[in-house]
Amino acid sequence: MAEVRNNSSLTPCMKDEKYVYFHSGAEATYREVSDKPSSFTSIPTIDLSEIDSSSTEARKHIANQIYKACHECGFFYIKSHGIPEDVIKHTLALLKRFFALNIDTKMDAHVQKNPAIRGYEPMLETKLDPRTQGDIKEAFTMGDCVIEPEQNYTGKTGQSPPSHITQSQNIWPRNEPWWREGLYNYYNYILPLSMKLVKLFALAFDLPETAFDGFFKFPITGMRALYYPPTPVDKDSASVGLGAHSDFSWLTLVLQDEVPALEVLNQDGIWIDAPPQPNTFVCNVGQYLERQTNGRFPATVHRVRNRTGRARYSLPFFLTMDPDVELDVLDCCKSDTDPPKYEKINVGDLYIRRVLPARKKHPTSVKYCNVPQDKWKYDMLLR
Ligand SMILES: O=C(O)CCC(=O)C(=O)O
Ligand SMILES: [Fe+2]
Repeated sequence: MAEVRNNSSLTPCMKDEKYVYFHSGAEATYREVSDKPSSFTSIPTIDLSEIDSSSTEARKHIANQIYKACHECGFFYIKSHGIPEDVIKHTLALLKRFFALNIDTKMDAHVQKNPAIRGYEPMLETKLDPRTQGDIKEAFTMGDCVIEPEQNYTGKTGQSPPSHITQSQNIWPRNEPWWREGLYNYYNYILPLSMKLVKLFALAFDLPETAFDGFFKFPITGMRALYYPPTPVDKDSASVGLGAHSDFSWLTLVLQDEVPALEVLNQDGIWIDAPPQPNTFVCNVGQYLERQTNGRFPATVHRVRNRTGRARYSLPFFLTMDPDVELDVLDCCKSDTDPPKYEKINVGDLYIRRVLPARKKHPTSVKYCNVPQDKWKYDMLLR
């Protein structure tokens, strides 16, 4: 395993390639980069055509492949997942149309206007790697919301939305209804697919397939449309679309267009390409699943560098658990010889502790900057 260090032993100005910086939450982290023979050298592909099979054996066969991929790599592609090709095509076309809008229209839904840190982020708004000028991308994020009718809170939970939530957690540009409509069309395909995967993950641990369903009654989600403009091909290596990071989710499903740019860091510190494969999604383990499995499934570090000279679009969907879940290491992932590495933690509280420190200038962060982090509550993101 490559060495991992925190920022007390290295400084962000280290610019050689011996250590890679990655963003995993509040604290900057580095790990060694080597050119030794590596662990995984490509990302496995898992065929989901039997996902709805009535044969437990067929489903277990997929679950076993998921276990192996998550344990060894933390990343895998899924194919034959059931989301129609034309939905994928239309969604990618939608992203192009949105990012081509004029800047004022997009800024109408600027992330700083929204307490839940959703909405539009212009170029260089984030900087996951402090040694860079910032992330060379534009983004638009939406996610779970109990009161937007497209998400059918009452149908899913059998309850009315909590009365203290009176405004949407999302922000949408005015006069562009097709954007909301198009994103929701995709959202209502990708969320159910991710929930089918939740069942396979339970099966992967030889648990009943419904074992995790109670954690995902109305889960925290994030869907992030991304546009990475072409960057000069000869630009120095510090220029990134998205700096190295591990995902702050339970599971992520990424729709990418045909332009290769995603790179995944293997256990030996070597960057492995995750090139586009038509009609697949790239799935990766996030920090919540890493905690739940006691590190057996690593939240693998990855980054985006668009050196193709072409524009790239992608749409990650981040699935986390319900904010009120008390997340503990699975019994089957701990033993006397492998004691829990993580303490039990409230999902929503951990979420806000990861989200706010990455957005120091956002009005919600400014508002609560004098409140100690251990007093931060998920509800601070709601209104
Ligand atoms: O654009 C991509 O392919 C991946 C984006 C990503 O890693 C993220 O948003 O967390
Ligand atoms: Fe990511």
